[in-house]
Amino acid sequence: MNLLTFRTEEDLNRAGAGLIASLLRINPRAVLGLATGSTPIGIYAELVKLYESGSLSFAKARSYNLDEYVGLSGSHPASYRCFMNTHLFNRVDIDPANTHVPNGLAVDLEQECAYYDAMIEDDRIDLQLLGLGHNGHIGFNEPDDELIPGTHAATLQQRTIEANARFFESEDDVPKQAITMGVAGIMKARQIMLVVRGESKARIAEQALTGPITTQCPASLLQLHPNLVVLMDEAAGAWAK
Ligand SMILES: N[C@@H]1[C@@H](O)[C@H](O)[C@@H](COP(=O)(O)O)O[C@@H]1O
Repeated sequence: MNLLTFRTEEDLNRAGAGLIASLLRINPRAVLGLATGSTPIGIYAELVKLYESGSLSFAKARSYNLDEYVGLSGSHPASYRCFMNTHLFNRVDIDPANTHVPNGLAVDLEQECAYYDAMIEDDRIDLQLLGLGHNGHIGFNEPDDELIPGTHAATLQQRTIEANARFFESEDDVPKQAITMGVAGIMKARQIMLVVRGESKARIAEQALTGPITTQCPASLLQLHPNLVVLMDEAAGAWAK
């Protein structure tokens, strides 16, 4: 595991975008695993800058997002499809047909999950970007006695609903379920970049990365990944010094 702590948000964003950009320059057809939430926004903004400067192209890249709320269409402002279009896809030259986000409106959720798993099985993810939930979740894999390996419809914990209410008009509007890649899908990525920001995540980051490996902290499984890089700001990574 490679633990990196950055003095400024700008340095962290540049490093995160730099890693993705280097991969795309070496392999323009790279498969990116992407994440939502407030954590990756600055990295996406840096990627857009690199694209606008002419030094980076996504024209041949493919992407798979970790998760999507059940019941939200891609045009709902709080959907993860809309988030990705707004922060990255509509601002770079990626082919929309090569961007994948689970379909939150799928009538048959099981079939949608199997379809998503078949795609990421065929199209192995080169670099998976991850944020960290306050309870140690990754994607929407919530702490539990058991974790589900494949893509599945997950029930969100109250703490996650509360944390994500800021993206909705009220807490009641937050969907109670989401389709998420499972922990096996995430662990299959060739490289994982976990990004953690802010003092409020310091304890869970330390627990996940130095504590016991347990399903009660899904991010702790990342300790088993052979190619994990963790980017933290000083507030989140004070313990790592
Ligand atoms: N499903 C997402 C996760 O993929 C994300 O990593 C997490 C942290 O969000 P934030 O980056 O806003 O703290 O929240 C959500 O629940």
